Amino acid sequence: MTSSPESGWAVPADADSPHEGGFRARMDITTDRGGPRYGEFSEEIRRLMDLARYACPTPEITDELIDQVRALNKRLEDVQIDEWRSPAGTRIDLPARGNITLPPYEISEGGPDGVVASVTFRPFHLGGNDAAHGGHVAVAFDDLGGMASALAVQGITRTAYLTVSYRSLTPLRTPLRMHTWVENLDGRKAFVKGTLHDGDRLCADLDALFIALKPGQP
Ligand SMILES: CCCCCCCCCCCCCCCC(=O)SCCNC(=O)CCNC(=O)[C@H](O)C(C)(C)COP(=O)(O)OP(=O)(O)OC[C@H]1O[C@@H](n2cnc3c(N)ncnc32)[C@H](O)[C@@H]1OP(=O)(O)O
Repeated sequence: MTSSPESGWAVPADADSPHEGGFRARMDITTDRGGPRYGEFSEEIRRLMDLARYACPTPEITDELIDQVRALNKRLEDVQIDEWRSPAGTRIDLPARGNITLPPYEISEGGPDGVVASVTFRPFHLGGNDAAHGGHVAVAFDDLGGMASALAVQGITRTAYLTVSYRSLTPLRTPLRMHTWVENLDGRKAFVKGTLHDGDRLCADLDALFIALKPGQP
C-alpha cells in the first residue's frame, strides 16, 4: 500500500505498481477511478484556480481562506497515490484525461491522420491582457503532439524539441481547435506539426520532434 509522505509532495511508486519501467510503459485507461463525480471534482479545482487567480481578499478573508484550503489539503493528503494509479491522467472519459494540470481539451478525432481537439484555456491560464500564457499553449501542444506521435509509433514517446510560433493572441474562455499530426516518421523519430485556431484565425503553430522510447527507457 502507498502511504502519504509527511511532506505531501510526491508519492513514489510501490513495488506492486503497474509501472514496468520506462515512461508510462503501460498507459492505463480508466473511467472509474475517483468515482462518477471525479470530473465535477476536477472542474471545481479549476474553478478554484480561476477564482484564486483574480481574487483580492481582505487580510481577514485571506486568514479564513488559508484555514479552509489547509483543511482541504489535509483531506487530499489522506488519499495520495502514485502517478500510475491516480485518476488524473488516466480518466480518458474526462477532459484532458482528467489531468487538472493540462488545459482542458476534448478530442474529436484521433488516429493515423493525427489528433483534433477542442481546447479551452481557462481564466487562470492568463498570460496578460486577457490572453493565454504562451507556456500553457506549449503545454497543450506537448500533450496533443505527444498523443499524435504515440498513435503513429503505437508506443510511448518523449519530446526531444518543441517549437511554438505565436502568430496571434490566444483567447481565454473560448473553445479553440488544436490539430496535431506526424508529418514524417523516421525510425524512432516522429516529426510533428500542429496548429491552434480560433475560428479561422491561426493563434499558434507547432514544430516538434518526439522520440519513441525503447523498452525500459526512463
Ligand atoms: C499505444 C498508443 C497510446 C496512445 C495514447 C497515449 C497518449 C499519451 C499522451 C501523452 C502525451 C504526453 C506528452 C508529454 C511528453 C513530454 O512532455 S516528455 C518530457 C519532456 N522531454 C524530456 O524530458 C526528454 C528528455 N530527453 C530525453 O529523455 C532523451 O534525450 C530522448 C528525447 C528520449 C532521446 O534520447 P535517446 O532515446 O537516447 O535517443 P538518441 O539516440 O539521443 O536520439 C535518437 C535520434 O533522435 C535525434 N535527436 C534526439 N534529440 C534531438 C533533438 N533535441 N533535436 C534533434 N534531434 C534529436 C538523434 O540525433 C537521433 O537521431 P538519429 O541518429 O537516429 O538519426
